[in-house]
Parts: sequence; structure tokens; C-alpha cells
Amino acid sequence: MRGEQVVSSTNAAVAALGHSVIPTVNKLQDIFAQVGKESTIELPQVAVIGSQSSGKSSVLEALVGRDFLPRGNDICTRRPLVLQLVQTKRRADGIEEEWGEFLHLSGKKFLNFDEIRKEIEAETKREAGGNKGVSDKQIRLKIFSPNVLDITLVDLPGITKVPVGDQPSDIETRIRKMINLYIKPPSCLILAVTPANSDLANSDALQLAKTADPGGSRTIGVITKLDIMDRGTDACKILLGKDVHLQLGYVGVVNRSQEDIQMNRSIKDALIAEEKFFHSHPAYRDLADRCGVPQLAKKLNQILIRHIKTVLPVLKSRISAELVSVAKEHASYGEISESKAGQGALLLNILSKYSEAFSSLIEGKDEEMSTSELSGGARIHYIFQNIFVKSLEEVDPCEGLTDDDIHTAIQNATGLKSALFVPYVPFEVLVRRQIARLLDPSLQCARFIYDELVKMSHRCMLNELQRFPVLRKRMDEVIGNCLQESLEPSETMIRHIIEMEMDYINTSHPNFIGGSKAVEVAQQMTSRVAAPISRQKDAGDSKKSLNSERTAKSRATLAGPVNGNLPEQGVRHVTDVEKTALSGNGASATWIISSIFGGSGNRTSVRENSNVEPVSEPVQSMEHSVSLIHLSEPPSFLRPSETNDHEAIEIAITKLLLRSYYDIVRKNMEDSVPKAIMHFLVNHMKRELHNVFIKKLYRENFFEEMLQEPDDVSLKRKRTRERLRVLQQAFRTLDELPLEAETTERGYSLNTDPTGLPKINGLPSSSSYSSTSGSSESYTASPKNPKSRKSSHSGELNPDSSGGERNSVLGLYPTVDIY
Ligand SMILES: Nc1nc2c(ncn2[C@@H]2O[C@H](COP(=O)(O)OP(=O)(O)OP(=O)(O)O)[C@@H](O)[C@H]2O)c(=O)[nH]1
Repeated sequence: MRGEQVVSSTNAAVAALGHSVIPTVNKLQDIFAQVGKESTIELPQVAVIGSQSSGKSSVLEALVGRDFLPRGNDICTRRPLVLQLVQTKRRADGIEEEWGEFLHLSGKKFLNFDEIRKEIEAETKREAGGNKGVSDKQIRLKIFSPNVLDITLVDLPGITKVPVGDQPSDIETRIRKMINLYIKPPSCLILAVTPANSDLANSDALQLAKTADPGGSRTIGVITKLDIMDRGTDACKILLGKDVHLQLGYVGVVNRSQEDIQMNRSIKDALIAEEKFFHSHPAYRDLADRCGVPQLAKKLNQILIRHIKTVLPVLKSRISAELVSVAKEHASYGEISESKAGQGALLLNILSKYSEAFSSLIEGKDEEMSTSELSGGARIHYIFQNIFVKSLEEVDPCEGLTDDDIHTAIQNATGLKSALFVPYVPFEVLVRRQIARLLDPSLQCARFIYDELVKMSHRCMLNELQRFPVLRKRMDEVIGNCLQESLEPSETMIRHIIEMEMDYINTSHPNFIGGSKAVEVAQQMTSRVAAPISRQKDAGDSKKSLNSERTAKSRATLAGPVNGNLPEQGVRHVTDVEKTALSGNGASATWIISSIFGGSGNRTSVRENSNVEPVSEPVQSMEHSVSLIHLSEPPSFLRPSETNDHEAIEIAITKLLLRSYYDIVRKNMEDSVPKAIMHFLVNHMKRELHNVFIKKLYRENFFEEMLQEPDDVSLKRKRTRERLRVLQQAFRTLDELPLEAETTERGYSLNTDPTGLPKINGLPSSSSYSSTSGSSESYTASPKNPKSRKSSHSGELNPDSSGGERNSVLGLYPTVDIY
């Protein structure tokens, strides 16, 4: 294997296509391999075109540096040969194994390159026959070597004009079509081969290339057979582009002649001979940068470098995006500590962060606040205002109480006596009963908030705590208990509030309608019922009462928000007159209710107020109603007899009082229940959660148990950490690559090719016979890799030194692994 199969000559090595690019591509391939298998740098395909026997296969072989293609005057390329070079990893033992594999003989390794040539010949015959026939069916050959680029080269049949052997009459058209198919894609680099001993103006290769690449941005002119030109002629004009201009210029080469092949001259020797030829030829001495296979390789390498440079930004942004997401994922797994102190700090940190996050969620400072739905504190507010308060507003205070029920209650409270005044007792009993109804929704409200807090506690640090299931469970238990313990006092408080309301019916409340006002309104109501009868009699009075009602109404609208009466829509089943009454000035009415209920404080005796008009009428009515009672056989189930006018007023008054007082209590509840819940439950949790956590969970002997991670989390952390490292490394490497490429260009831009192409340093063979461009200055080492200067020189000076082969080509990249 070693020796024969390893390219050991400097010239052969430096001439090989892509050698200067290999280190860069190697780095990139390493990055790809680590970052993701799906990524790869696709290098452009190189196709060799030209007329028959122009020297295409010879050029290709010289570029690859291996002797494996059928060549000769009688042997021609009759099927497209797609040659895929595949870079293999260098073996640890230093042996460089190279082999070929055909697609049509998959799995068979050809270690001997003579065998490869024979198989190409045999396979050509199998498909295209033995008599000059041409086929467009590809032969696909892969060459595996650690010294090659992953690049595809295509050797195409030469253009012939006159059909011979089994060739069809339209052979020229067919071959042209076939060639065009390969060179048409813009990613294909064209090596247009023309022998120096033919007329360039009639070059088939240049003609075809011009059609496929009119701009000439991917065509390199290759002039072969400079050694067999007519004596006294040279190709200087061609090489300088004076005959036919080509943007990328021309390179003149001297391949092995038929005689050389017959004498088994190796590529290595051929390259030495070529070098000698150009060195000794007076016409070509000054054109060293356009003479020789190494120069051709250099031009190609330069194009490949440019290609890679265009790929780099995309690659970089892809890696940087991945870097961000992997870093985020890695952070989500957090760190873990082995020491007690470290574990304690971590636990403390988690507990503090959790408590903060919980508070933030309630206060609406959550960073990951949703924009699609209400969350956290906003939900609590919604429950208070849109569910609790709204439900209370919709409750009818007299719901479930018919006029008959009230009438019965009044009669029951009057007992043996006939009612002289509107009794206080039924009002109190009824109002208490209605206040008691507020307990359930208030407790339910507290439950809702409790449920919300439970939900919030589950949402907090969901991702961060995923890796500590034991801790999560223990925290949930602690929060659950803490919430339960906070719910109890808030429920107790709500019960107390209701009990307080029920225990003392404050008829002196400034917002309470009061008895006299209630009587007045009740009278208005009854007079309205009687109005149709008296309308004709007293049109003026009715007009007056209407006016006063209107005035009262307008007063209600204004007074509403000031004295805190019910909003219009909140009160159901309330008549206009009742509304007028409810909006009336409670203070002015208080003395009347006091007189009726015989209350304390600013209450005055009935007698004292007996001359007050509004009271006298109901009293007269009551007296009148007493005279209507007459005894009869009592049935077993007694309901009061039909209500008379006086009783109707009593019922109306009771209802008015009920509504008025109930509204006061409702307002109190709407205000104090949320306050109780906030104080005893929500804010208590906010204040105490951290302390409770510390008390219950921060115990040294629990650290290990609570910070236990599931196996997959530690595995994932390990994997993401490794991936993060690789990506960071890849990013750094990529960051350095453009600089290296720039250095490359800067290096050769000092020494610009007359064709306009910058000259690439590091291909030393030309320097050995050039006086203008081959100075040692051109071996500019990358400033980042000062060692490479040495290695590039050593590569040149010690061609056979081990490891020098990769370095010697460009001299810009160190061969040692960057990682
Ligand atoms: N003296 C000399 N002979 C050359 C040179 N290049 C090629 N030849 C010879 O020319 C003949 C044809 O070379 P090939 O490389 O087979 O040419 P080709 O273009 O691949 O031929 P087809 O595939 O048949 O089109 C061979 O005998 C080579 O030895 C050269 O630069 N100098």
C-alpha cells in the first residue's frame, strides 16, 4: 500500500486538485460532522471538455495525482466518467489507504489503480461496444483517499467530427448535447481543453464553454501539448489571452506523451519533467503563473475557496441560531452540585425564585405574560368584579318573598295587637334572612380564588422544576397546605362579616331610606293606583305629583354615584317610585323611620312627631284597617285575610326598607369580601410562602432527596452541554475562517495575475522556476497560525517529510487538528 499508492512527490502532491482547500474543508467537515450530519459543503463539479485526444483524461489524472484512466491514441473516453473523490479519515497508524469503487460493482474495493483503468475500459466496452461506439450512460467511480477533497470530476467523451466504427452519423451533435448537459449547471466549473498544436479560434472546447458560460466566470482554458508545438512557435499569445480572451485565463500544461505512457512514466516524473520544460523554455519563463498543472490546480483551488466563502455566512447564522436555542435548553436543565453547601444554595435559590415568580404572577409582573388570555392576578380581579360583584348586583333582595309572605310576617309580628305602626320585627327578620343569602356566594368566591392560586402555583417555574420531581411534589404539598391554612381564616372572616351584618341592623345608616321616606313613597304608590279615579277631580294635584316624581328621578340619577346607591341596572323589580325613594336623602328620612320603629339615637317619640303630615295619614289608615277586622271560625291553616289599603302600604313600606337596607349590606359585602380574601388568602400567601418553604423544606438532610433528578434530565444536560461546546467551538472556528481566506487573498492580491485573478500563495512549484511571482514572499502564513509559515516551507523544502503534504500545498492552514 505505502510507497506505490501514496503520492509522495512534492509536485504530484501540490498539483493535486484541492490540496490547498483541503485543510479549510476539513475544518468545515469536522464542524458539519459535529453540528449535524445533514450539513455539508457542496463543492462545484469540475468537467473536462474538448475535442478527441486533446488531453482531457491526462489533465484530469494529473490533477487527481493518480494514474488510473485509460489513455492513448487508440483508447478514448466513450462514456461520461463521473469521478467522485471521497475524503477518508487518516488512520492512526499513519497508513494512507486509497482505493476505488464502481457503482456498477458496488462493494468491490479496487486497491490497485491499474485494475481501475482496466475496469473502466471493460465497462466502456460492455455498454458502448468494442468499436468506437459512444454512450451517454455514466460510469460512476469513487476514489477514497485522505488526500482528496470531496469533489466530483467528470471526464467527457471528446468531440469528433467524422463518424468512425460503430459511431452514428450524428455523433458530433450527440456528443455536444451530452457535454452541454454536464456543463450547463452554473455550479459546474469548465476546464476547456485545447491542444496547443491546433487553432484556438476553432477550439470545440471554447466554443461549447462559451455557450454554457457566456460570462466566462467558470471557464478555465487549458492548453495541452505545449511540448509538441512546431519548432519556433510558442503559446505565449494564447496563454496571455491575446488570441481569445477568457475571464479566468489560460493555463498551459505538458502531460505525458504516448511514449511516456508506454514507458510507464509516473505522474510524479511527468510533473518533474513538466516543471523542467517550463523552466528551461525561454518563452514560458515569465509566464510561470500560467504554466503547469500545479498552476491549474491553484486556479481551481482559488475558485473553491471563493465558493466556500460564499457558503460561510449562511453556515454561520445557522450555527449561531442553533447555539442560542441549545444554550437556552442547557440553561433550562440548570446546574447541579455535589456538595451540601452547593445543594443548599441551589435549593434556596429555587425556593426564592419560586416565591418571587408566584408573587409576580399575582401582581401581573410575569415575564412570560400571556397575550391570549387573562392570567394570574387579572383572573383574581375578574372573579371579584365580574363574577362575585356582578352576581350580587343581580340578586333581587325580595326574591322568594311575595306580598302575602310579607303580609303574613307583619301580622305574625303584630301578634295579638293590631298594628298601630309599621312593625320593625318583620323587617328585621326578613332582612336578616336576605343577608344570610350572601354567605354562600361569598364563600364560593373565596373557593374560586383558592382554586386560582392552586393553578398559579402549578404554573410557576414549570420548566425549571421539571428536573426535580421530588422537590416539585414536596413544594406542591407545602403550597397546598399553606393555601388551605390561609383559606380557613378568610372563610371565617367572611362568616364574621355576614354575622356582623346580621347581628346589628343599622337603621341609622346614612344611606338607609328610613321609615318616613318609605311611608311617603308607599303613599305615592297607593295614590298612583287611585289616580285614575281622582284624575278628573284633581288634575292639578296629579300634575304636581308627576312633577315631583320627575324631580325625584332626576335627583336619583345625580345622587346615585355620590351616596353610593345601586346602579340602575343592578336593581331588578324596583319600581320608579321605589327608585325615587331609594335615591332620596336618607338623613332627612331617618327621624321618621325612627318614630315608626321607636328606635334609639336621634329617634324621637311618635307623639312628638304626630303633627308631621306624612305620618298622620298612615296612622289614620291603620285605625281604619282595625275597624275592618271581624272574627270568624279560625281554619287550621291560617293566612292573613285580604290586604286592605293600609296593609298594602305596610307591605310596600317593608319592601322598600328591605331593598334599601339590603343594598347597603350588599355594598358592604362587595367591598369587604374581596378584602378579606385578599388579606387572609392571597396576600398572606405572597407574604408567607417563602418563609413556609424555608421552614418546611430547607433541611440539610432533605437536600439530596429533594434535588434528585430523573436520569433523563442529567443525560439531557450532559448532551446539551456537549452540543453547546461543539457549537461554540464551531462558531469560533468559522469566525476565524474568513480571516484566513482574507489573508489568502491579501497574500496573493499583492501579486495580481494579469488576467485579473489574484494569485494564490502556497503552491510552490511555480516559484521554483519563476523569477517574478515565485518569490518566497508569496508563502504568506496566516497571522493566526504563524507555525504554518514554517510548515509551508518545510513542505516545499522537505517534500517527503511526513505530514508535509497537507501543509505544503497552501501553507496557510496547519494540518494539526484545531480542536
Ligand atoms: N506530448 C504530449 N502528449 C500528450 C499531452 N497530453 C496528452 N497527450 C497524449 O495525447 C493522447 C490523448 O490523451 P488523452 O488524455 O487520452 O486525451 P483525451 O482528450 O482524454 O482523449 P479522448 O478521451 O479520446 O477524447 C495520449 O496519447 C496522451 O499521451 C501533452 O501535453 N503532451
